[in-house]
Amino acid sequence: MEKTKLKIILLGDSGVGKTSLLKRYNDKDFKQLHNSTIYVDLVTKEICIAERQVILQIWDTAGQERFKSLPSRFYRDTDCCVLVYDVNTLKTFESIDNWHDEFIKQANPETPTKFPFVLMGNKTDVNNGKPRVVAKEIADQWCGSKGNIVYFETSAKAKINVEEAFLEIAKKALTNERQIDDMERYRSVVPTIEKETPRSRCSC
Ligand SMILES: Nc1nc2c(ncn2[C@@H]2O[C@H](COP(=O)(O)OP(=O)(O)OP(=O)(O)O)[C@@H](O)[C@H]2O)c(=O)[nH]1
Repeated sequence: MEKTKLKIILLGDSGVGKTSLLKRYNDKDFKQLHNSTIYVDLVTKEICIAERQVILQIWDTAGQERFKSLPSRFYRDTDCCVLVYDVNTLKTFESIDNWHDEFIKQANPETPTKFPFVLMGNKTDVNNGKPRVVAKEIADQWCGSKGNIVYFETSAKAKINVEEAFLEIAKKALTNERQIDDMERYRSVVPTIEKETPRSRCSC
């Protein structure tokens, strides 16, 4: 059985928790310390989904303005774009439109209205006794206005909905699947991958 490579990109303002969500998903770990991502980081994870062995290449991007100048080719061939905001900070939700439009502009997908996005409202564990800054209904409304984008409310800290969200992200990405036979292209994205990727059976 051939492995399918899926390219996933996380976008969102600095500090919303992109790295923490990915760390929670990949390492089952959470750290309170905030070290801003510089340009991009890559995490690869092999999972079994819909009886397929897939390799998720998850690109964690920097939310800081000064690292925003990633070239268009970085966005190309993405299979799912994950937009992350902090449910306690309005500005991060207001930025989601820009991140969405920037992705469409840079990645230039064939059918932008059908491209798989997932929205994550993170830090739902934070409770200062005040009402939520961005209500779920507002986020749902935004998702509806963009062609029914799937929405998850998550907490990397309290481990809420992280596994579920990434499973859905993988499923969405699978709709844009490609087979790993373009080894040249694959190695250029994942330089550390071994020369021959074994074709393996799905063991799940
Ligand atoms: N309470 C709470 N804090 C979180 C959560 N997720 C992340 N944080 C904290 O928020 C801060 C920023 O998290 P990061 O994961 O570094 O944010 P980022 O979006 O990757 O930031 P950039 O790399 O600058 O783009 C850190 O102090 C995290 O510990 C969460 O679910 N709940």
